[in-house]
Amino acid sequence: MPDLRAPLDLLLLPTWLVPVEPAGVVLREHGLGIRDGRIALIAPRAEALKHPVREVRELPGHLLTPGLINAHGHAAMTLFRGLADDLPLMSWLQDHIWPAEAKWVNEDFVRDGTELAIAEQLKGGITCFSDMYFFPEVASELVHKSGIRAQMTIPVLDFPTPGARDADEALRKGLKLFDELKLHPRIKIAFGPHAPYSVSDDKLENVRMLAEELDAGIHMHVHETAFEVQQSLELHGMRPLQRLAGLGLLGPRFQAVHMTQISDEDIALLVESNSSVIHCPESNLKLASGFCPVEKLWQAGVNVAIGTDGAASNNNLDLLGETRTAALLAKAVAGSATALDAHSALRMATLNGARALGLDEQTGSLELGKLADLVAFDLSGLAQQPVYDPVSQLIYAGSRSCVQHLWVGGKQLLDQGRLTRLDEDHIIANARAWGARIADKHSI
Ligand SMILES: CSC[C@H]1O[C@@H](n2cnc3c(O)ncnc32)[C@H](O)[C@@H]1O
Ligand SMILES: [Zn+2]
Repeated sequence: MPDLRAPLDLLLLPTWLVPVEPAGVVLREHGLGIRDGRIALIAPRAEALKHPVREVRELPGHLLTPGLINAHGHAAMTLFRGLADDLPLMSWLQDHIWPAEAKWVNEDFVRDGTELAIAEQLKGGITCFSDMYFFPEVASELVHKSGIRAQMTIPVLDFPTPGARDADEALRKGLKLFDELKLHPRIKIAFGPHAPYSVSDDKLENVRMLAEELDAGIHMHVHETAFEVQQSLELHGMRPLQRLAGLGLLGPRFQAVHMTQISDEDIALLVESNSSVIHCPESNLKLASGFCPVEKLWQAGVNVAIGTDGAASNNNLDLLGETRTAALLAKAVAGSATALDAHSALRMATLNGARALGLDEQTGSLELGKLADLVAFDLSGLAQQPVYDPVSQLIYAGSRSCVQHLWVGGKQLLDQGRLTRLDEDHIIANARAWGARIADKHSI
């Protein structure tokens, strides 16, 4: 039992505090206290100041929220940012990205690309991300070093990939990583079968068995395009989600990324299995993949989280911008301006992300006992005036430049917009060197 009278390590005093749970609440002039990396106090300012505390941080004009959770991405693909633009998914993937990955992706690429992605995400208010890429053992080293939180997935595809000759080898290496990191305080391992069109039934059955045995998540691109659904009907006589349901993959641990094509039967499958959907609106828009009917899913009770996808299809890892796009697009798709209001959009970018990744008992909202994964946005700038509702200002008028401070498990990883553990100049130099090498050898 924590000693509730023991001194707090840090007391934050923002102008506004939005806990996300309970929904819609905005607390003015409240303090949030941190002890041993967890939220130990939320109280009106005057009351909070009565507690013994080692450090007090005044945050005038700031909004304190749970850290943003980027529930889908391919971190190291930052080094392919802008390599192949303005293409539809299958041509982008088969004619450009997969050949580039076969040529360039190795441990060094993943190390430098993941560090760039983590730095970009921390500077954008993201405290936790999900990664689906090759050499997850190397990417995990960067998660460890940087202090961020992550779900790292074991990539599973039917064909040889960088780092694994086949799916069996990828799974073997993944299980070793699972074992090595099972006690890591910030890394959670899940399975990442790439997509219904790139993983056969027998490999999906292996994934299901292992995920069940290890109580691990299953994270997969599903129903990204109409072409994917059509191809599955021709090859398997059923829609991809139906096929996955038949193989036993759906359930609370299942994370269906994209879901731009959704029938009423698909919604029923998602609801009855309690699966999550991860919405990546900007990648879907850029690749012209389709539109995920977020409001319809939300109304049906499906947990919808949000992701940027990789920087090669977005082309940034800006979850706040992605959340604005999601809110605007949800209204257009639903034909209703009331769809996905700003508070619901923030919930999607925080607590729903935590729930999708199976982390909602630990993070995603500002509640006593939860980990202190927090971000402070400075809303005192010109473009955010005047402030009627700080959440509206953040989602509709805010940007990454408002992100000032960020903590993961109570450790400050961003202070006045500066990274505390990563060397930004070094990361930029590495990325430029990769860019020069790739541009030189790659016929674009
Ligand atoms: C399993 S490793 C990741 C694999 O996925 C590719 N990828 C990146 N973005 C997408 C997307 O939107 N749909 C499908 N596949 C994608 C990435 O290039 C890797 O090969
Ligand atoms: Zn993706």
